Amino acid sequence: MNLLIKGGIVVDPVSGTVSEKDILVADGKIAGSGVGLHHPDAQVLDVPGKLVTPGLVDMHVHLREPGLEAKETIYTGTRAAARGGFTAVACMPNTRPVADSAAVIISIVNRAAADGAVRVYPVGAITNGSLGQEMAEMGDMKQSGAVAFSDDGMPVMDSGLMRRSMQYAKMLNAVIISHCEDKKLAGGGLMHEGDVSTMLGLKGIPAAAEEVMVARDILLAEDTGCRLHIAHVSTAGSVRLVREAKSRGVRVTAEAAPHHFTLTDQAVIGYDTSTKVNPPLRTAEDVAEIRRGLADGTIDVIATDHAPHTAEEKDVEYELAPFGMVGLETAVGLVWTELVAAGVLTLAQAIAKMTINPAKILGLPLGSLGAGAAADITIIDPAAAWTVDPAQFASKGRNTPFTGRVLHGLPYATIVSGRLVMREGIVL
Ligand SMILES: NC(=O)N[C@@H](CC(=O)O)C(=O)O
Repeated sequence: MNLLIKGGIVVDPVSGTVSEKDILVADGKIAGSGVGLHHPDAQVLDVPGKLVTPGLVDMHVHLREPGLEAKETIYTGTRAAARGGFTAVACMPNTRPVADSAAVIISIVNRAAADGAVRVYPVGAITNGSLGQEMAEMGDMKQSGAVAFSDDGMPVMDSGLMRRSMQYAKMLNAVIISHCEDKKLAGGGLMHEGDVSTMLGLKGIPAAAEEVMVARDILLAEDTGCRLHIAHVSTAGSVRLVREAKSRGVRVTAEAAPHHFTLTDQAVIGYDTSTKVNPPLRTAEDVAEIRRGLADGTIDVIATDHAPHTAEEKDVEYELAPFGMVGLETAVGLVWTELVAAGVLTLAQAIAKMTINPAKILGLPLGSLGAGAAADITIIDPAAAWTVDPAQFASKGRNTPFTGRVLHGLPYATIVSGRLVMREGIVL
């Protein structure tokens, strides 16, 4: 099957160029691009005015399968990804059982092959059960398809164990993704520690709970030579630590989630439990520094930390609700509205942080529209204005604080390996 994508504005994050041209897809690969392409028997997709980008890659997603299928499944989570314009997702290991063995990694890979609408790349746990006690079989997991290692949500508090894990990961040329949180400093807090937490009477999580661990892990990455990726950076101090480490040549990269460059702790006023997220929503100064970090390249990646929970779990007092919000189906709208239209990032910069940059960090051959590359393509309507309505989500999770918000920029089509998997919001 051949596909001719005609008249779109092609964004090439590798060269940083944006230009109007056609793209021809044949046998699941990019066959070529240029102006005024023709092909006798290709299906034509006419997309004047729309953005044509490499398939978006979300390197931080919770698909919840195996074991937590009431929240999300690989079937529903990958359909949410397709609706959000993502052609590939990396899924975090905090499932039941935890993805800490080759057996679980293989079961996720197999389930994704059977049920997945988009590509799924499992992240393996650093420690058995993510309990921070002993190192998991990272080598076995890597051979079985794990693309990175993380104890996301359950940070490795034992610095000696983290150092040995980094030494081992370095031997495997694997990246460690660190959820930076000192659990003792976080102290069971529910939201950012500051004026708003004081006013609301909710226990706070200080910025230092994150920054102490960012600093520790940077020092350990420097010590071991391991590649380190800092997940969901939420504070100005973390951005500064990563910036300084990069300037010294430490092999560190970082990501930010849309909610952390969009919302502040003010969103918690009203006690909407969908604003309860880990790390928490911080202050306007933090948001400003994250935007600066995105603009100057300190933050390489935009990733959603899509964390679906059931309505029953979230429909409780703020204190009792689990941390997490969904993100796959609002990410493109938030990036376009808050970063590109707002002039924080150029279009090519924003797309690089959602394509080639995460692909490089995970070592995946994705993120480019070059001839011969897999035809993973995202088409975005930048002119569309739309209102966030969780009832429309393909995700089982409806826990978003963005309900009712008007966004600009809507994924129009998602193409995986040359196959249309989503068009105009409908997963095919
Ligand atoms: N990010 C979140 O708020 N929640 C994550 C776990 C975590 O990282 O704490 C989840 O799995 O629900």
